[in-house]
Amino acid sequence: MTRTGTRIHILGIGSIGTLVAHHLQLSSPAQPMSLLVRSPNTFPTSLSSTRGSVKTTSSGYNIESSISSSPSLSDRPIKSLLIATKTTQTSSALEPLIHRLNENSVITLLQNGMGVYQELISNFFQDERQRPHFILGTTPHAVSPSEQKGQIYHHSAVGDGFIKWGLVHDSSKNIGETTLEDWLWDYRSKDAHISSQHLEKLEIPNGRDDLVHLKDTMASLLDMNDLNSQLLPYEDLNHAILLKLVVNAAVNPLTAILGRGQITNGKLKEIPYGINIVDQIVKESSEILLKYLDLESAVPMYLEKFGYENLKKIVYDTIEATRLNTTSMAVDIREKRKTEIDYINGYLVKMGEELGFKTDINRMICDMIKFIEEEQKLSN
Ligand SMILES: CC(C)(CO)C(=O)C(=O)O
Repeated sequence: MTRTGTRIHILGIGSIGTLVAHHLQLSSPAQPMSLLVRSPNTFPTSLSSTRGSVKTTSSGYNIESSISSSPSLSDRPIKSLLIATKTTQTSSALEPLIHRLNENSVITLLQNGMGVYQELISNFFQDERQRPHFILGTTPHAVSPSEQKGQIYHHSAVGDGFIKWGLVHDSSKNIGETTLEDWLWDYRSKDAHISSQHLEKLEIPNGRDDLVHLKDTMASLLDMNDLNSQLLPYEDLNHAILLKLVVNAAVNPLTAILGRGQITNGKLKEIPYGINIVDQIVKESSEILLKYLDLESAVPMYLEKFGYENLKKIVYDTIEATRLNTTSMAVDIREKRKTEIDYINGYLVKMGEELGFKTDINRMICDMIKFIEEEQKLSN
């Protein structure tokens, strides 16, 4: 489907970034897209993904430099930027591009963990008049890199997995009294399914070019049917991100600590000592989140969702579905890289502390991962 030409730039062409770039290009071939990479000269001009026994390839990307020291770094404004970097690298990766972003731009974040949005606001966009639109996303699609740059393995079976997106509320961007969420849903019930065709029919109010970029970006994101891409009201999206946070808090650091990158997720269930620790992390995380949601005055249905038994089921099901995977954090430890612990268990600790709540288990998990990180740094 042809859009009005809002070019989407993608920053962070790791496994998830490659998956999304590839599917955006396959589902919207006329969509202009740029991949922002450190070494444009050696980056392939096509991407491919192998799902089951089927390999698909996409091409037609502009390959641009993402680093400030490069003479080929363009100065043209970026209308839409999708960020799929590691949480730990987001601020430094974004810095050379900041002068190309403004209040008409759209930034889409698709990452594990939480806290990057707040970090970017505080580092770069404190003035809300110059703040871009922000879309946040979450996905359980399991992807791993192949030995070849630009090629990935997509482990989620066809039909499995989803990507959920939501628009961060920003009252300075309202259309008169109307919030952008109301505009996007066109006054329908918030349970209504929003398709790209629906978005394309929305009228852009005079003087609001920023909404052209927002609408185009969302329509392209929603066209990725193979990834089961959905737009949710922000409150629902926030709950989906919190559920994923608990999965990552319970699974990722344990596989990293207990296996140092050598065990797959399934081992946590096969060996009962593993699941005992999983349970303790889930229990404490559930208590923190229930307290948080109570303060946010969420409806009882959601409170049930974050109860210990339901969270345990979600975590166990994810371990089962990804039993042959190695978590991203275990791989980081194996490769002696900095992990995303501050944005996962560290985020839960911060949340708990702000609520005056006990966070001993998540804090101990953070300390263990940080111990390994330090020890690896010293022995390097
Ligand atoms: C779902 C899970 C735990 C799959 O490994 C993951 O998100 C990760 O590795 O970061």
